Amino acid sequence: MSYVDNVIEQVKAKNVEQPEFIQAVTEVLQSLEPVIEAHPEYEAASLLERIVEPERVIMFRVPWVDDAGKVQVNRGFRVQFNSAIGPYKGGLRLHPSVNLGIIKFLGFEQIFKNSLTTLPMGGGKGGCDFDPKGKSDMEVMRFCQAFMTELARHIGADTDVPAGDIGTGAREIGYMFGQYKKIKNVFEGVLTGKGLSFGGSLARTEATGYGLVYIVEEYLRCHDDSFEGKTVCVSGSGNVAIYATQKAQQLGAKVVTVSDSTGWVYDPAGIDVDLLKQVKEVERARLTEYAARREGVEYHEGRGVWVTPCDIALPCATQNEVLIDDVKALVANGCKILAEGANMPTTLDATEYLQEQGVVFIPGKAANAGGVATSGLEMSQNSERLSWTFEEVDAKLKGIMVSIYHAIDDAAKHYGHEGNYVMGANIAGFEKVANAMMAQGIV
Ligand SMILES: NC(=O)C1=CN([C@@H]2O[C@H](COP(=O)(O)OP(=O)(O)OC[C@H]3O[C@@H](n4cnc5c(N)ncnc54)[C@H](O)[C@@H]3O)[C@@H](O)[C@H]2O)C=CC1
Ligand SMILES: O=C(O)CCC(=O)C(=O)O
Repeated sequence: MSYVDNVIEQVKAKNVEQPEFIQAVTEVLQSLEPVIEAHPEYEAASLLERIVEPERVIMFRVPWVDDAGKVQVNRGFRVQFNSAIGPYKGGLRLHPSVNLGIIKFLGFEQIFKNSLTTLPMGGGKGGCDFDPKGKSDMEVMRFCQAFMTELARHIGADTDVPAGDIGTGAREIGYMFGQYKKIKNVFEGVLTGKGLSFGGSLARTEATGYGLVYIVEEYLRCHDDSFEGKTVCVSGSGNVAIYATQKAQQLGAKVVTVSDSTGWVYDPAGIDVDLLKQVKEVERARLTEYAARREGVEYHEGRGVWVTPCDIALPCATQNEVLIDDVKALVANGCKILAEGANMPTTLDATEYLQEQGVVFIPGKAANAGGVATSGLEMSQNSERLSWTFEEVDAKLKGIMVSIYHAIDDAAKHYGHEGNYVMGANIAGFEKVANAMMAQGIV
């Protein structure tokens, strides 16, 4: 058995109840085979055994009081996965499905994603099984304060800098920042995605979705093509989906679908981004509201976005939302590119099928890195106590996405797998972290 397969088996045995973590580790480690073969010193230093084990896992009780005066108890997590190249960095997910395995998969992916951005950020992720849906503003505030009361002792601007993810947007970050400041009596860039009046960066809200479109745009540009006239399917209707839709349409594409956890819409005229923002960002309502207010829109219950014919698919909702039957439908309908806005939205068998069929597949750790990259830019602005203009941040974001595309393309070519961006992203992300870990000794 190869060194890589041996480590994968160990991970499976030690983490039996964490299928998403096993899935993420399997995908990354399998694609590192050629690098591991070229560097026997990695095996001698048990580098892979170390990289799959978080440096620290924090799991904690989050008690808070709901509007009826009842005490609620949730389970909070912060996984500080790897600090070889910088302070832990990664979002906080608030969703009832959150468990240790999901946070570990996200934290593991974050290590390589953050490395790809070229900025000095280690990998971490956190969250809680709290469901913000249907909660009043005061309930959300009390929950965020309770969550931060414990988290505050583990994070800091030079230690670990959390941010948003599913269920954690500007409102939640604001409440958490307020509580951190109250407890620590220090005003510092301990979170990113902050409001603009207290250290947030312009363009952070748009960054993940815009970055996703910028990396696809660069692929298209290098192949004498563009977004102009393309039909795009997007899933999700949250932060990533909204701004991917906006940028793709600014570049001349038509985005015909978005979805949420209960259904999806087909809008043949192209998604009305202002209406989508009103429904999702302002009213926090269902997509049925979008469909009810616009002519010619079809609303469908359940999942089903991927049966819609498109040139480009951008899954932007959640993990394992693109299954084998979905990619068969996408390929049959002529889809040529799938780029992941969400983290690990495509299952392993669906990814393999797309690659076999010659569909360009850009994995999340490259394609959605624009969010954390812009968080890195927010940290830089906080450190120098300055704010850059929207144009400045957006230009830097675009430059980073272009450089990520070329890094993953070059790495895939270098190891003889041209066009395999899963391999390219994993290898390019891994190399810098591996070098740093080797240089820092057995820690
Ligand atoms: N916000 C960010 O900066 C970044 C987010 N991501 C990833 O992008 C994805 C979306 O995150 P955000 O847009 O920030 O979250 P969000 O909370 O703003 O939106 C999430 C969207 O996904 C949908 N969704 C959630 N669970 C679902 C399910 N089980 N089935 C169908 N739809 C579901 C929600 O209805 C919502 O439309 C996640 O995978 C997240 O980890 C990745 C990089 C950065
Ligand atoms: O901006 C950040 O630090 C978090 C981004 C994130 O959670 C992600 O890339 O999945």
